[in-house]
Amino acid sequence: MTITQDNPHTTDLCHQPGLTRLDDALRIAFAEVAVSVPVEQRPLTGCYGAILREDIIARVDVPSVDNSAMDGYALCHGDFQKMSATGNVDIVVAGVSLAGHPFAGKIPTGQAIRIATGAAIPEGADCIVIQENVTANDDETLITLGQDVIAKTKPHQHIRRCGEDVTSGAVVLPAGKRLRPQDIAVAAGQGYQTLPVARPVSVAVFSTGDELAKPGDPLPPGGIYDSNRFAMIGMLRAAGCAVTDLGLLADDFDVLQSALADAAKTHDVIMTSGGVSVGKADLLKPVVDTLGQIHAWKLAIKPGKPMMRGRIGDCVVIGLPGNPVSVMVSGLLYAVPLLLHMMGASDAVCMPVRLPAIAGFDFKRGTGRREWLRARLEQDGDGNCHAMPYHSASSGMLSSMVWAEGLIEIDEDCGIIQKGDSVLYLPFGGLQAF
Ligand SMILES: Nc1nc2c(c(=O)[nH]1)N[C@H]1C(S)=C(S)[C@@H](COP(=O)(O)OP(=O)(O)OC[C@H]3O[C@@H](n4cnc5c(N)ncnc54)[C@H](O)[C@@H]3O)O[C@H]1N2
Ligand code: MOO
Repeated sequence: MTITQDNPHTTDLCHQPGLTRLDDALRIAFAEVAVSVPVEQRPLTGCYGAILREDIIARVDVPSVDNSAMDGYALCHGDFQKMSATGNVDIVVAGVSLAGHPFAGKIPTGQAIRIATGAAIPEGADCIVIQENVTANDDETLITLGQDVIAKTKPHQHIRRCGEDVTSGAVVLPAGKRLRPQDIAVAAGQGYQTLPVARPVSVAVFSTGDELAKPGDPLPPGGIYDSNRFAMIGMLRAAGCAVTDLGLLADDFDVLQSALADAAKTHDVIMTSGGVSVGKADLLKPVVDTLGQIHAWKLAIKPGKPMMRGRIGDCVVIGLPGNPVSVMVSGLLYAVPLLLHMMGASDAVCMPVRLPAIAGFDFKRGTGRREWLRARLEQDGDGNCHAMPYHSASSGMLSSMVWAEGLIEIDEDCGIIQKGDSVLYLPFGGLQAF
């Protein structure tokens, strides 16, 4: 497969010095931008997707007592092993232990207790025989164990030990985690009603460009509908940010200056698309330079190179490039990790999942930038996963992101990839903003 570039007839001019590698850019950004949003105690059902800000310590053992993993009969292994010498064994059922209603007292020697899943193991019992493996009389006061069942029964079988899941005093959820349903369920299992999580970072979102029209408005000749704002808002919401949609801004210095100055007063972050390259109408940099400071511009990444980070007062400004794939790639791999960092996410949480896959393509172009190809995995007959790139690497082709299910990552220093080589694949599901 041949992957076409934006313009295959031109030489790529991006081996320029002055581009910062992504890893360095993120390291610098994490050092320069503080974990700034405050902690709030939030009820559990409001915590899905939030960043946990303190370690959560187990308050109770889970299970709180030894209990049964199956419905059946609790017995003392040694008792019926002795009795089985003569063949099948009849055992008297001395009582019942149900979840929430334990059997009070000790099992009489040589007898059994009817037991339900989750019920406490009665004193004197050390194994459970499931009800399918015994014959019981009608009122379940007597059971018969066959010799084959007795031979297979082991001490401690089907018993869940006190504290084997969670031990009181242990850290069940570490600070910096992004909370998933199972994390919140574990906190509930420990009796927590609220959790200390980050207040969502507030992000004001603008698209910039004179060519842009709002979906629903008539499209002027040569105009295009604004799609980037919808990609940005979706990624930000999925990453757990509180988003204010501030619409479209014209390529006009005064318009941009006034809108950014206002938004900076009431938001932690401003995110924009477009106007960060070197063209005449690319005014975002001079505007941020006038209102505040520019801290980073131009990354050694493809797509997304002209990405800009700056500050207006206390507000962080992230200027993403206008090309629709660039806005998403630089958003997913630079902006979202930085926003998660601001909310106190651990470094591991901020980073995408990178999986090894087999290259299903040849690639011969070292740009000196880290590059992502829009991709899908295809399985061969032996179950091996081959990463297949989209036929075009153009950053203007948004439909490629609809086709794709992930990204192939090509290292800055990589020159040639041949079919069958190992490559890294970033499934969209392993990015925090999908
Ligand atoms: N001489 C150079 N030209 C360009 C360079 C360069 O290094 N030297 N870099 C190129 C790269 S790479 C990118 S990416 C773009 C980014 O430029 P801008 O951030 O200034 O973006 P715009 O020029 O405003 O727009 C680029 C492209 O994207 C379309 N666009 C913009 N906003 C939206 C939107 N909200 N929804 C949909 N599409 C949008 C816009 O119409 C343009 O086609 O610069 C290269 N140029
Ligand atoms: O290729 Mo540019 O790097 O983002 O479109």
